[in-house]
Amino acid sequence: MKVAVLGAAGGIGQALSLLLKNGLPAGSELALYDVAPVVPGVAVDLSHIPTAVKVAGYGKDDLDPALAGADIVLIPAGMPRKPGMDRADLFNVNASIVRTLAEGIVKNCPKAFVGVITNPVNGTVPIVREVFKKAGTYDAARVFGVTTLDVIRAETFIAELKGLDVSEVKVPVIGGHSGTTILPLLSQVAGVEFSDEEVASLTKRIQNAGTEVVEAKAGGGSATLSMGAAAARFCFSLVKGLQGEENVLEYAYVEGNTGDAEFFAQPIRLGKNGVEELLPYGELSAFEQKAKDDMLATLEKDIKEGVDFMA
Ligand SMILES: NC(=O)c1ccc[n+]([C@@H]2O[C@H](COP(=O)([O-])OP(=O)(O)OC[C@H]3O[C@@H](n4cnc5c(N)ncnc54)[C@H](O)[C@@H]3O)[C@@H](O)[C@H]2O)c1
Ligand SMILES: O=C(O)C[C@H](O)C(=O)O
Repeated sequence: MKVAVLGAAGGIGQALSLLLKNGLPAGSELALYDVAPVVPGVAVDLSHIPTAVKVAGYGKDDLDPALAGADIVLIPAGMPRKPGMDRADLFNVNASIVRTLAEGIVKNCPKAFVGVITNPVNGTVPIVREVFKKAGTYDAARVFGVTTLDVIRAETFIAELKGLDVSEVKVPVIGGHSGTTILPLLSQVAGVEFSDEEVASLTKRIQNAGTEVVEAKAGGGSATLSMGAAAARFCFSLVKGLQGEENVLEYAYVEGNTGDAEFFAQPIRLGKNGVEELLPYGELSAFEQKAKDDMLATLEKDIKEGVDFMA
């Protein structure tokens, strides 16, 4: 199993690479690519951890060898937000980074599973699709926008509020990955009752959690550690699916079948081919139905921005 992390010297890249070094199956290879000159050092640093995962660092001009033969590619490369910015403000800088990296994937490992972390996820995932389509190698079952951070935040906040064991809390989060496009389905959390006020305030907190971190870091970036944990969780699920484990369920932003928007975060069953099955997100409460209807225009606009960038 070879996993490539593109943007591996960044805040997310380093946290994620550490977790992968410690958690990938024995015999795996971890390829760390970044344009920052520190990346070989990150790889040397990680290589001193005694696990059976081989780490190699690749600098700016070595995207091809970093990607050659990769089974999974995770992309946290690009600029993070500062206070006062929306994720959409990152599009101009990050769109071309994602395009270049996706072109490298198409050239070197077109069958890899691609997990896109770079914001704005609502628009960068369509860019990856368009790059694959241009090359004639697009497979919707292999391209994912990583929205796991929204899921783990929802689990954490609900467990805190209700005094629950967080490992027992499962929360569906659908839609996209910015502001109101993030839609937690609190009506589907098993065994928990919420008042209307709790639904309104928890939904808002989950939607604004990224901004909560951006403001707390006061200009020093956005979520990196929790995102590293989220991306590692998603990657380990991809690995389990690849290894033939059954019933591996996750939520991710995919070109799916909900009929809501071209790309939409929904439940998926992972397997050897990536998305083995697109699952329905089930019944929505009146609050959730309205929130979904209200956000679709924003999500569609975000998706169109990515598609138009490649036109
Ligand atoms: N999907 C999510 O839930 C989620 C969560 C948090 C952050 N993000 C996004 O992830 C991205 C990275 O965040 P961060 O905090 O790690 O930023 P960071 O600035 O710490 O790291 C980004 C890294 O990308 C590298 N990079 C830039 N251009 C590159 C290129 N062409 N090829 C390879 N590497 C390149 C930089 O050198 C840097 O090391 C941001 O866009 C951020 O908004 C997404
Ligand atoms: O909020 C951000 O800009 C980063 C990320 O998308 C997050 O949700 O933390």
